[in-house]
Amino acid sequence: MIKLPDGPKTPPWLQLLQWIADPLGYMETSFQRYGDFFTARWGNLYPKAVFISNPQAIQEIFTADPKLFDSGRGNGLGKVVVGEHSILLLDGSSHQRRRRLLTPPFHGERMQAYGDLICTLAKQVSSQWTIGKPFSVRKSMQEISLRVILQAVFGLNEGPRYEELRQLLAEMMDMTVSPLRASMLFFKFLQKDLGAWSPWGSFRRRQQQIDRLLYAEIQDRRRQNDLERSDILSLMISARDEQDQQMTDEELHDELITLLLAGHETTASSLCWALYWIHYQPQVRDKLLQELNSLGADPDPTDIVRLPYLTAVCQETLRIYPPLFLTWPRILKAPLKLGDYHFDTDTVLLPCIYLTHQREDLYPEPKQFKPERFLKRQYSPFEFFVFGGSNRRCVGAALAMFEMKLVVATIVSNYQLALTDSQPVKPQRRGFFLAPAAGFKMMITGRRVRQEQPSQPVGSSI
Ligand code: HEM
Repeated sequence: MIKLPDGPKTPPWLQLLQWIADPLGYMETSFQRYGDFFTARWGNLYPKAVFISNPQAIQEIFTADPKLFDSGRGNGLGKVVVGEHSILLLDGSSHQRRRRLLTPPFHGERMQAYGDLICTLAKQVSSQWTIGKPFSVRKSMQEISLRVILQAVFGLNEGPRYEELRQLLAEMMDMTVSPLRASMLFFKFLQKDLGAWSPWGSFRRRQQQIDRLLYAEIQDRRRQNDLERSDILSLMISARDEQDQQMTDEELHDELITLLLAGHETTASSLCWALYWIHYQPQVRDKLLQELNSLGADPDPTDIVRLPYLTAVCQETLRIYPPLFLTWPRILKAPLKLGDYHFDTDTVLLPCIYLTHQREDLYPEPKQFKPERFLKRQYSPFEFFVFGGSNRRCVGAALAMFEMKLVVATIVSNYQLALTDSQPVKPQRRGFFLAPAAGFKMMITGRRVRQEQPSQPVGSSI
């Protein structure tokens, strides 16, 4: 029986540098040479980690008993950003308990309640655009997604603390854009505070300022003890475990920063890409407008999110450049056989979202943006898994899809937009995430007046 798949032969430190500087190139070259399974060697980070882009194997991983894997200990790299008490770093029963606490506020009726707020925030931010004046798409989308997460989920109202937090979070993420700066997240020896002007020094200072604001908010909320509030922070403050213990300030802080970062960075990138593709391919924009107009003036958010073509545009956006290249690592706690391979305990398995979404056999012409593929075919959760799967599946998946559709619909139906450059926008690493290259700009060329049209189905809902 073959134990580990073959993989790149370059020295581990060079492989890790390639992964940091050119993650898509690293994955694509390895996939072409070694196929659905290959073993990456990244020195101390992961001496051996198996990339998997085979839907059958991914199905086996996602449907296996979750007790077979640890993910938290594989996410150790994130500790410097989100802290050791974050759900990302938990495993076993403490992870299960945290999920039980965090999942309900992101589902069902709670989500519907955010609909109007999301549309209002998208209108507020886009109203700052001036006709004919280029604007940074990243800045605007980041502003929307941060406002959504701060207001809708944390119940933070506008005010000095809210504004400062919004500014600092955006600045902190902007600091991880270039490969060089992203490297400080991967190499401990670069995590040296050499003063306010050094990369790590300025990153840490932002972090400390954010911490100060979050702890102040936690203290205020504890004092207020308002049992009527239903936002996540309030729920976490009032939650008690089996031993009747409340979450400590550190635990609350780590979870807040996790949700703030996980919840806004990914969604902001997805929104940027959606606007890019819709305007890069005018036929997509026209079809989308036709569908949006079929709802008439002032449609209800619950009707907007059900639109099939809009849904397909958002799915295709998330397929082609998923904000996360990989799911969390799955570290085996017992041996496992997958396909022709027999993996020992402690092997790190990496279900690869990007490579699976680029499979020619699932998505013909995978580099082409074609929303129609999602109308013609229903993909399984092992073929399209932008939000991961099983017990680690993204807690905010429903909110992210809901927000994406409403923001895109609000902007596209109110503004005529144009790309300022005809060159394709390239994806690049942004910290641990994949995002459109910085500096991507658009401008409004006019405002739209919503036209009522007779309802005309563009495709079937999936
Ligand atoms: C387009 C937007 C988003 C994408 C593509 C995305 C993707 C992912 C992925 C791939 C994972 C790992 C899943 C796995 O390993 O199986 C994850 C986990 C997670 N996401 Fe998201 N996410 C998005 C938005 C959000 C939002 C809006 C929130 C919350 C406000 C959020 C909170 C989380 C949390 C807390 C986890 C950790 C789950 C765990 O470890 O149990 N994400 N996300």
